[in-house]
Amino acid sequence: MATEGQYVITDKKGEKQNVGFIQLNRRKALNALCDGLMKEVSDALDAFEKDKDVGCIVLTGGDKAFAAGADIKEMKDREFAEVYSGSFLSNWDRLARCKKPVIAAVNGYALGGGCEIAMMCDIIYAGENAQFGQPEITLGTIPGAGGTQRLCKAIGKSKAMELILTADRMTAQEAEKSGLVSKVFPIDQTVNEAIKTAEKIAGFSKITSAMCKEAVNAAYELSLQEGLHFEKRIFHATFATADRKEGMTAFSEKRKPTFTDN
Ligand SMILES: CC(C)(O)CC(=O)SCCNC(=O)CCNC(=O)[C@H](O)C(C)(C)COP(=O)(O)OP(=O)(O)OC[C@H]1O[C@@H](n2cnc3c(N)ncnc32)[C@H](O)[C@@H]1OP(=O)(O)O
Repeated sequence: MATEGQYVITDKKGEKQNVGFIQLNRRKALNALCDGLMKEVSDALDAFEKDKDVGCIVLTGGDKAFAAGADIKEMKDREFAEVYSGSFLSNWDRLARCKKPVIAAVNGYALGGGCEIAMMCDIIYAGENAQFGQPEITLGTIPGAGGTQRLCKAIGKSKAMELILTADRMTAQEAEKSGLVSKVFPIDQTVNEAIKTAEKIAGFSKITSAMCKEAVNAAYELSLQEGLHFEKRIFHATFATADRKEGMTAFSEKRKPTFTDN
């Protein structure tokens, strides 16, 4: 059953209720990411990470906006000493630290912090009206929740630099072409398609999907040699799991595997 917070709706979806669903629900402000909203997202992630049924999480917004960025009105009077000593925005990293796979289903604006939280997710599905951008330069600031780093890694330096220095936006189609987004859908199908994919992922072993995620994410941090070494270690570690044994045994016995997440 859906639970409605002040800024976020959470639910469990899919036939087996194994998809954690988080919808940003601050429509009038185009889902501007105020402190309260980000705290609710963080709490929802904590709950879904603890929930043994949940194998994948979908994060979405509304049809007009996934999120139009950090809440500018809340941010405008903050001073250096406050943001520095309070590590302003550091709690946003909760999304990037989630061990379970997260799919962003993006319709409409994904600007500034909206684009940055989409990039913290593992897969981005976009609706045909999606627009991605980092317009912080128009406000006299820079992307501060990973935009300068993750956008570069996702689409390369030249395109990232162009978006960040001009505040231009990228369409869903351009975002797909450049690899930021994995698929584009008609607006009314984006969320359902994300849930379908999330159900598929949640049907596999949760321990194996966490290992896949950790190994792929290492590609962002490590040199090729270090990454290959890390991957091999994780691959070897799958031999310590019951689900690896079950997966290979089921294949040999020509039956479907029953994973126990062990
Ligand atoms: C995280 C960091 C460090 O990287 C920093 C950031 O994220 S900074 C924020 C970056 N985002 C932006 O600069 C986008 C700001 N918004 C817009 O440019 C426009 O709202 C729009 C192009 C997304 C949509 O335009 P339009 O359809 O004309 O709608 P509006 O009337 O402008 O907006 C409706 C309503 O939402 C409020 N709103 C929109 N975005 C924000 C925001 N980021 N923070 C706070 N409030 C926002 C807007 O003020 C309107 O509300 P009212 O003023 O009418 O009550």
